[in-house]
Amino acid sequence: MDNQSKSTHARQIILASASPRRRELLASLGANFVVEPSLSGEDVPADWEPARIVEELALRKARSVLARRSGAGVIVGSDTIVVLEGTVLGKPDTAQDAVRMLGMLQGREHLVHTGVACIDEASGREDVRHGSTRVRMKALSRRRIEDYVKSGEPMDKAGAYAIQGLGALLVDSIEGDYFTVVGLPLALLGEMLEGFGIGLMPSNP
Ligand SMILES: Cc1cn([C@H]2C[C@H](O)[C@@H](COP(=O)(O)OP(=O)(O)OP(=O)(O)O)O2)c(=O)[nH]c1=O
Repeated sequence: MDNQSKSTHARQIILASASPRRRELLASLGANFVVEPSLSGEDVPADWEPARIVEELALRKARSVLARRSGAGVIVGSDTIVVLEGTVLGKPDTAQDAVRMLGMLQGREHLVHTGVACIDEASGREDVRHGSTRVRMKALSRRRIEDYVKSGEPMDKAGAYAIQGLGALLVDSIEGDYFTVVGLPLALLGEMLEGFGIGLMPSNP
């Protein structure tokens, strides 16, 4: 879609993210937005529930951009983690780590949680929510996992796979919102933006 020109909402959205996926997803809605990557730490207490982790990290990302700006838009931050039976999997540190993560995930179900935070720059009002989607991965041989990791795709993805890429070949099924897995739950974000007076659906006269 030819996005940015079709946008009808006046207030600007600031996407607090360096993720090309998040940028593409937001662009697919025709939103009028700019990108400002965030600089925030990702350390959280080990006993936090997944939903709390992704909401907190999404909020930190949005707040870190708020601190550098003085505009009148709405800042959007987001964070994604994969959770397998209570174990949180972030992005792999090395190819070996990616092989380890995929070895854990193969043949089983896990949850992908994505937090979304919106902050109104003018008032400082915040809204933070999350989406969770269940993913079942196919049974994979060690060879198949190593071949996938060699593609390089897993390295900047939570849980070491990308459902929107070659990782689609590894997924058996999902239950819930696809965009939550890719890293930005679009319907949830749309609802939240409406709460800040930003409607993304073009309105006809
Ligand atoms: C499970 C899965 C994750 N991912 C990605 C989404 C996120 O970009 C990434 C998780 O890392 P995040 O820390 O959530 O985000 P990021 O560092 O990529 O970007 P930023 O903090 O600047 O917004 O994993 C996919 O692209 N596809 C998938 O199937």
